[in-house]
Amino acid sequence: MNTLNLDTHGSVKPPIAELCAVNKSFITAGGHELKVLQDIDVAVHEGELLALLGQSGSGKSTILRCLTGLIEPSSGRALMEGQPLHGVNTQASVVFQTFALYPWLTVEQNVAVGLMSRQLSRADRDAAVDRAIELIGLGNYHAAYPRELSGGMRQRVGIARALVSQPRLLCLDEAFSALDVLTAENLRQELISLWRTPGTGLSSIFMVTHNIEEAVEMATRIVVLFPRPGRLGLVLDNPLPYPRDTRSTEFQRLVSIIHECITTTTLPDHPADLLDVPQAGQPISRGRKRMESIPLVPVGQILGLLSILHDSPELSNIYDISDEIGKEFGETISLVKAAEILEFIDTPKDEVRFTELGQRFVGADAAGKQAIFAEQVFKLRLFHIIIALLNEHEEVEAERVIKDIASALPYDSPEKVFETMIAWGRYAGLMDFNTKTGMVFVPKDDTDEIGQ
Ligand SMILES: Nc1ncnc2c1ncn2[C@@H]1O[C@H](COP(=O)(O)OP(=O)(O)OP(=O)(O)O)[C@@H](O)[C@H]1O
Repeated sequence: MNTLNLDTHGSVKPPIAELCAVNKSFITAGGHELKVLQDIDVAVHEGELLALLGQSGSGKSTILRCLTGLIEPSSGRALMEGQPLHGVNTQASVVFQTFALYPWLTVEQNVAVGLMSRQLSRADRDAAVDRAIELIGLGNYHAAYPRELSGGMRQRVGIARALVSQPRLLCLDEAFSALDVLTAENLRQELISLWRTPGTGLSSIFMVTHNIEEAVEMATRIVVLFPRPGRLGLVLDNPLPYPRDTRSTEFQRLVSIIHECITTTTLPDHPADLLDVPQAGQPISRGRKRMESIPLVPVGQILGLLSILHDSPELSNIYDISDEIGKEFGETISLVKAAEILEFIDTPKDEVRFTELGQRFVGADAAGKQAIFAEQVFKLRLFHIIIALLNEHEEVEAERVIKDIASALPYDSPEKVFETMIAWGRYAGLMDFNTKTGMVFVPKDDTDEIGQ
Protein backbone atom coordinates (compact mmCIF):
# COMPACT_ATOMS: atom_id res chain seq x y z
CA MET A 1 0.00 0.00 0.00
CA ASN A 2 1.32 3.48 -0.81
CA THR A 3 1.35 5.29 2.49
CA LEU A 4 2.84 8.57 1.25
CA ASN A 5 1.08 11.79 0.26
CA LEU A 6 2.46 14.80 -1.53
CA ASP A 7 1.87 18.23 0.01
CA THR A 8 1.20 21.37 -2.04
CA HIS A 9 4.95 21.84 -2.60
CA GLY A 10 5.30 18.33 -3.95
CA SER A 11 7.26 17.10 -0.95
CA VAL A 12 6.42 13.84 0.69
CA LYS A 13 4.10 14.05 3.67
CA PRO A 14 3.66 11.13 6.01
CA PRO A 15 0.11 9.94 6.60
CA ILE A 16 -1.82 11.43 9.50
CA ALA A 17 -1.91 8.08 11.26
CA GLU A 18 -0.52 4.75 10.30
CA LEU A 19 -0.08 1.14 11.41
CA CYS A 20 2.91 -0.67 9.91
CA ALA A 21 3.14 -4.49 9.99
CA VAL A 22 1.03 -4.59 13.12
CA ASN A 23 0.26 -7.85 14.90
CA LYS A 24 -1.82 -7.93 18.03
CA SER A 25 -2.60 -10.75 20.43
CA PHE A 26 -4.57 -10.69 23.66
CA ILE A 27 -4.48 -13.03 26.61
CA THR A 28 -8.04 -14.20 27.24
CA ALA A 29 -9.67 -14.46 30.67
CA GLY A 30 -8.62 -18.12 30.74
CA GLY A 31 -4.99 -17.21 30.04
CA HIS A 32 -4.87 -18.25 26.37
CA GLU A 33 -3.23 -16.25 23.62
CA LEU A 34 -5.74 -14.96 21.08
CA LYS A 35 -4.25 -13.72 17.81
CA VAL A 36 -6.46 -10.86 16.68
CA LEU A 37 -4.52 -8.87 14.06
CA GLN A 38 -1.97 -10.09 11.54
CA ASP A 39 0.31 -7.95 9.36
CA ILE A 40 -1.87 -4.86 9.35
CA ASP A 41 -0.62 -2.01 7.16
CA VAL A 42 -3.12 0.79 7.11
CA ALA A 43 -2.74 4.54 6.77
CA VAL A 44 -5.14 7.46 7.07
CA HIS A 45 -4.04 10.35 4.86
CA GLU A 46 -4.69 14.03 5.26
CA GLY A 47 -8.21 14.90 4.14
CA GLU A 48 -9.43 11.35 3.70
CA LEU A 49 -12.37 9.58 5.27
CA LEU A 50 -11.33 5.97 5.64
CA ALA A 51 -13.93 3.37 6.61
CA LEU A 52 -13.00 0.02 8.09
CA LEU A 53 -15.61 -2.70 7.60
CA GLY A 54 -15.58 -6.21 8.91
CA GLN A 55 -17.70 -8.73 10.69
CA SER A 56 -18.07 -8.80 14.43
CA GLY A 57 -14.88 -9.82 16.22
CA SER A 58 -12.66 -9.33 13.17
CA GLY A 59 -10.51 -6.78 15.01
CA LYS A 60 -11.87 -3.40 13.83
CA SER A 61 -11.92 -1.79 17.27
CA THR A 62 -8.50 -3.23 18.00
CA ILE A 63 -7.13 -1.38 14.95
CA LEU A 64 -8.83 1.82 16.11
CA ARG A 65 -7.38 1.41 19.58
CA CYS A 66 -3.88 0.88 18.16
CA LEU A 67 -4.22 4.02 16.00
CA THR A 68 -5.37 6.10 18.95
CA GLY A 69 -2.68 4.71 21.25
CA LEU A 70 -5.20 3.20 23.66
CA ILE A 71 -3.38 -0.11 23.26
CA GLU A 72 0.04 -1.01 21.88
CA PRO A 73 0.60 -3.45 19.03
CA SER A 74 2.25 -6.74 20.04
CA SER A 75 4.63 -6.13 17.15
CA GLY A 76 4.89 -3.57 14.35
CA ARG A 77 4.52 0.20 14.71
CA ALA A 78 1.83 2.81 15.22
CA LEU A 79 2.79 6.22 13.82
CA MET A 80 1.24 9.68 14.02
CA GLU A 81 2.39 11.97 11.22
CA GLY A 82 5.43 9.77 10.78
CA GLN A 83 6.41 9.76 14.45
CA PRO A 84 6.18 6.64 16.63
CA LEU A 85 3.24 6.78 18.97
CA HIS A 86 3.98 6.42 22.67
CA GLY A 87 0.93 6.21 24.87
CA VAL A 88 -2.39 7.83 24.07
CA ASN A 89 -2.53 9.68 20.78
CA THR A 90 -3.30 13.25 21.84
CA GLN A 91 -3.87 14.26 18.20
CA ALA A 92 -6.78 11.84 17.84
CA SER A 93 -10.20 11.71 19.41
CA VAL A 94 -12.92 9.11 19.34
CA VAL A 95 -16.71 9.17 19.09
CA PHE A 96 -18.11 6.01 20.67
CA GLN A 97 -21.25 4.04 19.85
CA THR A 98 -22.45 4.37 23.44
CA PHE A 99 -21.93 8.18 23.53
CA ALA A 100 -19.94 7.74 26.80
CA LEU A 101 -21.21 10.97 28.36
CA TYR A 102 -21.05 11.85 32.05
CA PRO A 103 -24.67 12.00 33.22
CA TRP A 104 -23.90 14.44 36.05
CA LEU A 105 -22.28 16.99 33.72
CA THR A 106 -24.08 19.46 31.47
CA VAL A 107 -23.61 19.49 27.69
CA GLU A 108 -21.05 22.27 28.05
CA GLN A 109 -19.13 20.45 30.76
CA ASN A 110 -19.22 17.17 28.83
CA VAL A 111 -17.79 18.89 25.77
CA ALA A 112 -15.09 20.54 27.90
CA VAL A 113 -13.92 17.06 28.95
CA GLY A 114 -12.41 16.84 25.45
CA LEU A 115 -9.95 19.57 26.45
CA MET A 116 -8.84 18.09 29.73
CA SER A 117 -5.39 17.14 28.47
CA ARG A 118 -4.78 20.66 27.10
CA GLN A 119 -3.32 23.53 29.12
CA LEU A 120 -5.70 26.35 28.15
CA SER A 121 -6.82 29.57 29.77
CA ARG A 122 -10.42 29.60 30.89
CA ALA A 123 -11.32 32.05 28.12
CA ASP A 124 -9.72 29.90 25.41
CA ARG A 125 -11.39 26.81 26.77
CA ASP A 126 -14.83 28.45 26.86
CA ALA A 127 -14.37 29.77 23.34
CA ALA A 128 -13.38 26.31 22.05
CA VAL A 129 -16.36 24.68 23.78
CA ASP A 130 -18.77 27.30 22.40
CA ARG A 131 -17.39 26.82 18.92
CA ALA A 132 -17.74 23.01 19.03
CA ILE A 133 -21.26 23.29 20.42
CA GLU A 134 -22.29 25.70 17.66
CA LEU A 135 -20.60 23.62 14.97
CA ILE A 136 -22.66 20.56 15.78
CA GLY A 137 -25.96 22.38 16.29
CA LEU A 138 -26.27 22.19 20.08
CA GLY A 139 -26.53 25.95 20.50
CA ASN A 140 -29.61 25.91 22.75
CA TYR A 141 -28.45 23.06 24.92
CA HIS A 142 -25.38 24.39 26.79
CA ALA A 143 -26.87 23.78 30.21
CA ALA A 144 -28.88 20.62 29.48
CA TYR A 145 -28.00 17.26 31.04
CA PRO A 146 -27.65 14.11 28.90
CA ARG A 147 -30.87 12.60 30.33
CA GLU A 148 -32.81 15.55 28.90
CA LEU A 149 -31.55 14.81 25.38
CA SER A 150 -32.61 12.33 22.68
CA GLY A 151 -30.11 9.71 21.48
CA GLY A 152 -29.26 11.80 18.44
CA MET A 153 -28.61 14.92 20.54
CA ARG A 154 -26.47 12.91 22.95
CA GLN A 155 -24.35 11.71 20.08
CA ARG A 156 -23.99 15.32 18.97
CA VAL A 157 -22.48 16.00 22.37
CA GLY A 158 -20.14 13.03 21.80
CA ILE A 159 -19.10 14.52 18.45
CA ALA A 160 -18.67 18.03 19.89
CA ARG A 161 -16.48 16.63 22.67
CA ALA A 162 -14.34 14.86 20.06
CA LEU A 163 -14.08 17.97 17.88
CA VAL A 164 -13.43 20.51 20.61
CA SER A 165 -9.70 19.79 20.67
CA GLN A 166 -9.51 20.14 16.86
CA PRO A 167 -7.92 16.70 16.48
CA ARG A 168 -5.74 15.84 13.48
CA LEU A 169 -7.65 12.54 13.36
CA LEU A 170 -11.30 11.98 14.23
CA CYS A 171 -12.19 8.35 14.89
CA LEU A 172 -15.76 7.06 14.80
CA ASP A 173 -16.32 3.70 16.49
CA GLU A 174 -19.75 2.51 15.28
CA ALA A 175 -20.84 6.06 16.07
CA PHE A 176 -24.25 5.83 14.38
CA SER A 177 -25.26 2.26 15.15
CA ALA A 178 -27.13 2.98 18.41
CA LEU A 179 -29.33 5.60 16.70
CA ASP A 180 -32.60 5.12 14.89
CA VAL A 181 -32.39 5.07 11.09
CA LEU A 182 -33.49 8.66 10.44
CA THR A 183 -31.42 10.23 13.20
CA ALA A 184 -28.37 8.27 12.08
CA GLU A 185 -28.83 9.39 8.48
CA ASN A 186 -29.25 13.01 9.51
CA LEU A 187 -26.13 12.97 11.67
CA ARG A 188 -24.08 11.22 8.97
CA GLN A 189 -25.04 13.93 6.48
CA GLU A 190 -24.14 16.69 8.93
CA LEU A 191 -20.80 15.16 9.70
CA ILE A 192 -19.97 14.79 6.00
CA SER A 193 -20.96 18.40 5.48
CA LEU A 194 -18.74 19.55 8.39
CA TRP A 195 -15.83 17.53 7.06
CA ARG A 196 -16.26 19.03 3.58
CA THR A 197 -16.55 22.60 4.82
CA PRO A 198 -13.19 24.39 4.86
CA GLY A 199 -12.18 25.99 8.15
CA THR A 200 -13.92 23.58 10.53
CA GLY A 201 -10.59 21.96 11.39
CA LEU A 202 -12.04 18.53 10.62
CA SER A 203 -9.85 16.95 7.99
CA SER A 204 -9.06 13.27 8.44
CA ILE A 205 -11.55 10.70 9.65
CA PHE A 206 -11.17 7.02 10.45
CA MET A 207 -14.44 5.20 10.95
CA VAL A 208 -15.19 1.68 12.06
CA THR A 209 -18.55 0.30 11.01
CA HIS A 210 -20.55 -2.87 10.37
CA ASN A 211 -22.76 -1.01 7.96
CA ILE A 212 -21.77 -1.34 4.30
CA GLU A 213 -24.15 1.39 3.06
CA GLU A 214 -22.82 3.76 5.71
CA ALA A 215 -19.24 3.15 4.56
CA VAL A 216 -20.14 3.69 0.89
CA GLU A 217 -22.15 6.81 1.73
CA MET A 218 -19.39 8.46 3.72
CA ALA A 219 -15.91 7.18 2.90
CA THR A 220 -13.35 8.13 0.30
CA ARG A 221 -11.66 4.77 0.82
CA ILE A 222 -12.97 1.53 2.27
CA VAL A 223 -10.99 -1.29 3.79
CA VAL A 224 -12.60 -4.66 4.50
CA LEU A 225 -11.02 -6.65 7.29
CA PHE A 226 -11.03 -10.43 6.96
CA PRO A 227 -11.47 -12.27 10.24
CA ARG A 228 -9.51 -14.84 12.26
CA PRO A 229 -7.02 -13.32 12.45
CA GLY A 230 -7.91 -9.81 11.29
CA ARG A 231 -6.16 -9.25 7.94
CA LEU A 232 -6.60 -6.59 5.31
CA GLY A 233 -8.93 -7.86 2.62
CA LEU A 234 -10.47 -5.62 0.02
CA VAL A 235 -9.20 -2.02 -0.25
CA LEU A 236 -11.49 0.11 -2.38
CA ASP A 237 -11.34 3.75 -3.47
CA ASN A 238 -14.73 5.42 -3.48
CA PRO A 239 -14.70 8.25 -6.04
CA LEU A 240 -18.46 8.97 -5.96
CA PRO A 241 -19.21 12.69 -5.69
CA TYR A 242 -20.91 14.09 -2.57
CA PRO A 243 -23.72 14.25 -1.71
CA ARG A 244 -24.04 10.59 -2.60
CA ASP A 245 -27.20 9.18 -4.02
CA THR A 246 -27.73 5.86 -2.28
CA ARG A 247 -30.07 4.71 -5.05
CA SER A 248 -27.64 5.37 -7.89
CA THR A 249 -26.35 2.41 -9.88
CA GLU A 250 -22.75 3.25 -9.03
CA PHE A 251 -23.50 3.42 -5.30
CA GLN A 252 -25.29 0.08 -5.41
CA ARG A 253 -22.45 -1.42 -7.44
CA LEU A 254 -19.93 -0.58 -4.70
CA VAL A 255 -22.28 -1.95 -2.04
CA SER A 256 -22.60 -5.20 -4.05
CA ILE A 257 -18.84 -5.56 -4.47
CA ILE A 258 -18.37 -5.29 -0.71
CA HIS A 259 -21.33 -7.54 0.07
CA GLU A 260 -19.96 -10.15 -2.26
CA CYS A 261 -16.47 -9.87 -0.84
CA ILE A 262 -17.74 -10.42 2.71
CA THR A 263 -20.18 -13.14 1.69
CA THR A 264 -17.71 -15.17 -0.33
CA THR A 265 -15.07 -14.94 2.39
CA THR A 266 -17.48 -16.00 5.09
CA LEU A 267 -19.65 -18.34 3.07
CA PRO A 268 -17.41 -19.85 0.38
CA ASP A 269 -19.21 -21.97 -2.18
CA HIS A 270 -17.17 -25.00 -1.13
CA PRO A 271 -17.15 -24.78 2.65
CA ALA A 272 -17.63 -28.27 4.09
CA ASP A 273 -15.03 -28.79 6.70
CA LEU A 274 -16.93 -31.87 7.64
CA LEU A 275 -13.82 -33.94 7.22
CA ASP A 276 -13.28 -37.28 8.81
CA VAL A 277 -16.88 -37.98 9.64
CA PRO A 278 -16.50 -40.76 12.18
CA GLN A 279 -17.50 -44.25 11.13
CA ALA A 280 -19.82 -46.27 13.34
CA GLY A 281 -17.79 -48.28 15.80
CA GLN A 282 -14.57 -46.34 15.10
CA PRO A 283 -13.02 -44.22 17.83
CA ILE A 284 -13.30 -40.48 17.29
CA SER A 285 -10.01 -38.81 16.49
CA ARG A 286 -8.90 -35.74 18.40
CA GLY A 287 -6.06 -35.32 15.90
CA ARG A 288 -4.79 -31.82 15.16
CA LYS A 289 -6.06 -31.42 11.61
CA ARG A 290 -7.19 -27.96 10.63
CA MET A 291 -10.49 -27.33 12.30
CA GLU A 292 -13.16 -24.86 11.39
CA SER A 293 -14.61 -22.77 14.16
CA ILE A 294 -18.35 -22.38 14.60
CA PRO A 295 -20.23 -19.08 14.44
CA LEU A 296 -20.94 -17.93 17.98
CA VAL A 297 -24.71 -17.87 17.64
CA PRO A 298 -27.38 -19.31 19.95
CA VAL A 299 -29.30 -22.41 18.87
CA GLY A 300 -32.59 -20.52 19.26
CA GLN A 301 -31.54 -18.05 16.58
CA ILE A 302 -30.59 -20.81 14.15
CA LEU A 303 -34.02 -22.38 14.69
CA GLY A 304 -35.64 -18.96 14.26
CA LEU A 305 -33.82 -18.40 10.97
CA LEU A 306 -34.89 -21.82 9.65
CA SER A 307 -38.44 -21.19 10.66
CA ILE A 308 -38.53 -17.80 8.89
CA LEU A 309 -36.99 -19.32 5.76
CA HIS A 310 -39.59 -22.05 5.86
CA ASP A 311 -42.50 -19.63 6.32
CA SER A 312 -41.23 -17.17 3.69
CA PRO A 313 -39.84 -19.15 0.77
CA GLU A 314 -39.51 -15.93 -1.22
CA LEU A 315 -36.60 -14.95 1.07
CA SER A 316 -33.82 -16.38 -1.00
CA ASN A 317 -30.88 -14.06 -0.57
CA ILE A 318 -28.88 -12.85 2.40
CA TYR A 319 -29.67 -9.14 1.95
CA ASP A 320 -33.43 -9.76 2.06
CA ILE A 321 -33.07 -12.09 5.02
CA SER A 322 -30.97 -9.48 6.80
CA ASP A 323 -33.75 -6.90 6.29
CA GLU A 324 -36.46 -9.34 7.33
CA ILE A 325 -34.85 -10.40 10.60
CA GLY A 326 -33.65 -6.87 11.38
CA LYS A 327 -30.05 -7.90 11.96
CA GLU A 328 -26.83 -6.41 10.64
CA PHE A 329 -25.53 -8.05 7.49
CA GLY A 330 -22.55 -9.48 9.41
CA GLU A 331 -24.75 -11.01 12.10
CA THR A 332 -27.04 -12.48 9.44
CA ILE A 333 -24.06 -14.03 7.73
CA SER A 334 -22.98 -15.67 11.00
CA LEU A 335 -26.45 -17.17 11.45
CA VAL A 336 -26.60 -18.35 7.85
CA LYS A 337 -23.14 -19.84 8.19
CA ALA A 338 -24.18 -21.73 11.32
CA ALA A 339 -27.17 -23.21 9.48
CA GLU A 340 -24.91 -24.04 6.56
CA ILE A 341 -22.21 -25.88 8.50
CA LEU A 342 -25.03 -27.91 10.04
CA GLU A 343 -26.07 -28.69 6.43
CA PHE A 344 -29.59 -27.31 6.86
CA ILE A 345 -29.11 -24.78 4.08
CA ASP A 346 -26.85 -24.25 1.12
CA THR A 347 -25.54 -20.89 -0.06
CA PRO A 348 -24.59 -20.83 -3.73
CA LYS A 349 -23.37 -17.23 -4.31
CA ASP A 350 -25.52 -14.96 -2.15
CA GLU A 351 -28.54 -17.24 -2.37
CA VAL A 352 -29.87 -19.21 0.55
CA ARG A 353 -31.59 -22.54 -0.15
CA PHE A 354 -32.94 -25.23 2.12
CA THR A 355 -31.26 -28.60 1.79
CA GLU A 356 -33.35 -31.73 1.89
CA LEU A 357 -32.06 -32.29 5.44
CA GLY A 358 -33.06 -28.74 6.40
CA GLN A 359 -36.59 -29.39 5.12
CA ARG A 360 -36.72 -32.57 7.14
CA PHE A 361 -35.43 -30.74 10.22
CA VAL A 362 -38.06 -27.98 10.17
CA GLY A 363 -40.80 -30.55 9.63
CA ALA A 364 -39.69 -32.77 12.52
CA ASP A 365 -41.10 -32.80 16.08
CA ALA A 366 -38.92 -31.81 19.05
CA ALA A 367 -37.34 -35.24 19.47
CA GLY A 368 -36.77 -35.56 15.72
CA LYS A 369 -35.13 -32.13 15.62
CA GLN A 370 -32.87 -33.06 18.50
CA ALA A 371 -31.82 -36.31 16.79
CA ILE A 372 -31.01 -34.56 13.49
CA PHE A 373 -29.18 -31.73 15.27
CA ALA A 374 -27.13 -34.26 17.25
CA GLU A 375 -26.17 -36.11 14.07
CA GLN A 376 -25.00 -32.87 12.45
CA VAL A 377 -23.12 -31.60 15.49
CA PHE A 378 -21.43 -34.99 15.70
CA LYS A 379 -20.03 -34.46 12.20
CA LEU A 380 -18.27 -31.22 13.11
CA ARG A 381 -14.63 -31.90 13.85
CA LEU A 382 -14.49 -29.21 16.49
CA PHE A 383 -16.96 -31.16 18.62
CA HIS A 384 -14.71 -34.20 18.51
CA ILE A 385 -12.51 -32.41 21.01
CA ILE A 386 -15.25 -32.81 23.60
CA ILE A 387 -16.94 -35.97 22.36
CA ALA A 388 -13.69 -37.94 22.26
CA LEU A 389 -12.88 -36.91 25.84
CA LEU A 390 -16.39 -37.84 26.96
CA ASN A 391 -15.95 -41.26 25.34
CA GLU A 392 -12.97 -41.83 27.63
CA HIS A 393 -14.18 -40.15 30.84
CA GLU A 394 -17.52 -39.76 32.49
CA GLU A 395 -16.88 -36.07 32.95
CA VAL A 396 -14.18 -33.69 31.81
CA GLU A 397 -12.89 -30.42 33.21
CA ALA A 398 -14.01 -27.43 31.15
CA GLU A 399 -10.53 -25.98 31.53
CA ARG A 400 -9.03 -28.95 29.74
CA VAL A 401 -11.53 -28.66 26.90
CA ILE A 402 -10.93 -24.91 26.60
CA LYS A 403 -7.19 -25.51 26.42
CA ASP A 404 -7.71 -27.94 23.52
CA ILE A 405 -10.02 -25.46 21.78
CA ALA A 406 -7.38 -22.75 22.22
CA SER A 407 -4.70 -24.82 20.54
CA ALA A 408 -7.02 -25.87 17.70
CA LEU A 409 -8.37 -22.35 17.08
CA PRO A 410 -5.72 -19.71 17.83
CA TYR A 411 -7.82 -16.95 16.28
CA ASP A 412 -10.96 -17.45 18.36
CA SER A 413 -11.69 -16.78 21.97
CA PRO A 414 -11.71 -20.36 23.36
CA GLU A 415 -14.02 -19.49 26.26
CA LYS A 416 -16.64 -18.06 23.89
CA VAL A 417 -16.35 -21.01 21.49
CA PHE A 418 -16.72 -23.37 24.46
CA GLU A 419 -19.91 -21.64 25.60
CA THR A 420 -21.44 -21.93 22.14
CA MET A 421 -20.38 -25.56 21.79
CA ILE A 422 -22.01 -26.40 25.10
CA ALA A 423 -25.22 -24.62 24.03
CA TRP A 424 -25.34 -26.53 20.74
CA GLY A 425 -24.28 -29.80 22.39
CA ARG A 426 -26.90 -29.36 25.11
CA TYR A 427 -29.69 -28.87 22.56
CA ALA A 428 -28.42 -31.95 20.75
CA GLY A 429 -28.48 -33.90 24.03
CA LEU A 430 -24.81 -34.78 23.52
CA MET A 431 -23.25 -32.91 26.43
CA ASP A 432 -23.95 -30.62 29.33
CA PHE A 433 -21.92 -28.42 31.62
CA ASN A 434 -22.16 -27.92 35.35
CA THR A 435 -21.04 -24.37 36.09
CA LYS A 436 -20.62 -25.17 39.81
CA THR A 437 -18.22 -28.08 39.36
CA GLY A 438 -16.73 -26.78 36.10
CA MET A 439 -17.24 -30.22 34.55
CA VAL A 440 -18.61 -31.21 31.14
CA PHE A 441 -20.60 -34.44 31.09
CA VAL A 442 -22.98 -36.56 29.02
CA PRO A 443 -26.56 -35.98 30.18
CA LYS A 444 -28.12 -39.13 31.61
CA ASP A 445 -31.69 -38.65 30.46
CA ASP A 446 -31.55 -36.71 27.28
CA THR A 447 -35.29 -36.38 26.88
CA ASP A 448 -35.20 -33.81 29.69
CA GLU A 449 -32.26 -31.96 28.27
CA ILE A 450 -33.77 -30.26 25.29
CA GLY A 451 -33.28 -26.55 25.76
CA GLN A 452 -31.58 -23.62 24.23
N1 LIG B 1 -8.69 -6.71 25.90
C1 LIG B 1 -9.00 -7.86 25.31
N2 LIG B 1 -8.72 -9.04 25.88
C2 LIG B 1 -9.01 -10.20 25.27
N3 LIG B 1 -9.61 -10.29 24.05
C3 LIG B 1 -9.93 -9.15 23.45
C4 LIG B 1 -9.66 -7.87 24.03
N4 LIG B 1 -10.09 -6.90 23.17
C5 LIG B 1 -10.61 -7.55 22.12
N5 LIG B 1 -10.53 -8.89 22.27
C6 LIG B 1 -10.96 -9.91 21.32
O1 LIG B 1 -10.38 -9.58 20.07
C7 LIG B 1 -11.26 -9.92 19.00
C8 LIG B 1 -11.46 -8.69 18.13
O2 LIG B 1 -12.16 -7.72 18.90
P1 LIG B 1 -12.60 -6.30 18.30
O3 LIG B 1 -13.43 -5.63 19.34
O4 LIG B 1 -11.39 -5.59 17.79
O5 LIG B 1 -13.48 -6.75 17.06
P2 LIG B 1 -14.50 -5.90 16.22
O6 LIG B 1 -14.29 -6.26 14.79
O7 LIG B 1 -14.40 -4.45 16.59
O8 LIG B 1 -15.88 -6.51 16.74
P3 LIG B 1 -17.30 -5.80 16.96
O9 LIG B 1 -17.75 -5.38 15.62
O10 LIG B 1 -18.14 -6.91 17.53
O11 LIG B 1 -17.08 -4.66 17.91
C9 LIG B 1 -12.54 -10.43 19.66
O12 LIG B 1 -12.49 -11.85 19.66
C10 LIG B 1 -12.46 -9.89 21.07
O13 LIG B 1 -13.13 -10.76 21.96
